[in-house]
Amino acid sequence: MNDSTLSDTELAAVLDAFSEPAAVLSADYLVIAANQAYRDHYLQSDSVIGQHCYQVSHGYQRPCDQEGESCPLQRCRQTGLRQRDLHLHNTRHGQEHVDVELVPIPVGVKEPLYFLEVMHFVKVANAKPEGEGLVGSSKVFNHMVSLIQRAAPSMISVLLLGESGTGKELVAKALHSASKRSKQPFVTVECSGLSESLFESEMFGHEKGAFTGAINRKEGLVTAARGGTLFLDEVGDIPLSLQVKLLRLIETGTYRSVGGVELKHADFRLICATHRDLTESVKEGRFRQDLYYRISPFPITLPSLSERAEDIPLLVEILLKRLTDEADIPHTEAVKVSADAMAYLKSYSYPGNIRELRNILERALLLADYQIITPEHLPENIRLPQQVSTFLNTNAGSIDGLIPLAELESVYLTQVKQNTSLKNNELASKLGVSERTLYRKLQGLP
Ligand SMILES: Nc1ncnc2c1ncn2[C@@H]1O[C@H](COP(=O)(O)OP(=O)(O)OP(=O)(O)O)[C@@H](O)[C@H]1O
Repeated sequence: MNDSTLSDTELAAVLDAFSEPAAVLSADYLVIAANQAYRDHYLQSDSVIGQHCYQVSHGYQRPCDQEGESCPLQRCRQTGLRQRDLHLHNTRHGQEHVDVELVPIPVGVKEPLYFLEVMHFVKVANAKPEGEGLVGSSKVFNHMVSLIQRAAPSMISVLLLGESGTGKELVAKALHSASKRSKQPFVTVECSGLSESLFESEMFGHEKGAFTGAINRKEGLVTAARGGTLFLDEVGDIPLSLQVKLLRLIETGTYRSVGGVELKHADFRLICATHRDLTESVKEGRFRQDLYYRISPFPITLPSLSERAEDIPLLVEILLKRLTDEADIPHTEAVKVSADAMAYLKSYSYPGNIRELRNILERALLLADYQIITPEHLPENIRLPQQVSTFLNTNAGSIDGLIPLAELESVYLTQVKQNTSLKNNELASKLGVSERTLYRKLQGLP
């Protein structure tokens, strides 16, 4: 080694300048040097040197891209530019979300020989059933977390899109807590159902005597959010007449309280959320296009729970923990879910998403006296899909071939009639038809 070359120990000492795990990798994925944080974080301890990075962080035998993940090192090698990717790593603390940053050495040269790898800890999400915030580990969830990580530190306005109950408010809070404004206020404005006068006085505040009933001066939510984040929930529900007022606030960054003359300067980071398709609302003339462009420079679509069904067991565990903590019931052991109850929970489609799962578990906890949740503690409608699939498999053969609906109905009704002791009026009500309709259908049975 000549004088101008760093020894491995010196290289490790340089890497120790990073507080987060950092390593130097070769183009063929070998760890050449690593700082103490890297050695402490992963399972291999001192033996990380000379191992493949994918082995150390994932336990894989092949590079990440061959395991269905996107590999920042590969892209870094091709482009010669810095790359980032969100991965789920196996660490001493279990599975963790890590924002992996790869920098080619030197920068800007294609096919570089070495790379600096820095692991940024992701605080906004958890892959274990712990903590207060977002929990999940599915691919679609991780993709959403990577977008949160990118947007959070900047001032860009974020538009959260997703069905009701998918966690938009929780994501808005995560964006705020990972931003430079995290120590400042996070203020939510519930936009649906706000009348014109209420919107203005809620948002901008009012002066004493500004209108009948304004006995005192009141500060608005825009003022309350000063220095922090303003979260407009259900922004798609704001009537057109109020959209122009919101647009003016965003465009000029100024506002006046109701009855006031002084022009005030707003200072907030804007996050909006809606369950509506705003592009459709724009086409239909129900949402202003100029406002849409103002609020949507960084859209994040939240996956529905059925798109991330593999997260259900993890979510069940964290929601049960949170619910039992909230209920403050002394219990010696964690509540358990029987295997058959979990099978029902995993196969249901959840139109109300995580909120519906939470409600189902809250009810089940009470019925199970905070002990073991079994199928009888779950609502009937969530047990239906499995009954239907069992029924299809046992009565109608393979579902690969299409079954005429009339035939399906007739087989179903025959079986129901044979197995129920309900009177016709009760059965009709359970099946959601009138007694006359049920009678007619039963007459037609073979
Ligand atoms: N990833 C997650 N991990 C744990 N809990 C979650 C997650 N996402 C959502 N929740 C929980 O699900 C419930 C619904 O979430 P939230 O209120 O944020 O949904 P939303 O999309 O804002 O709903 P709406 O559109 O109806 O206002 C809350 O109890 C929230 O804590």
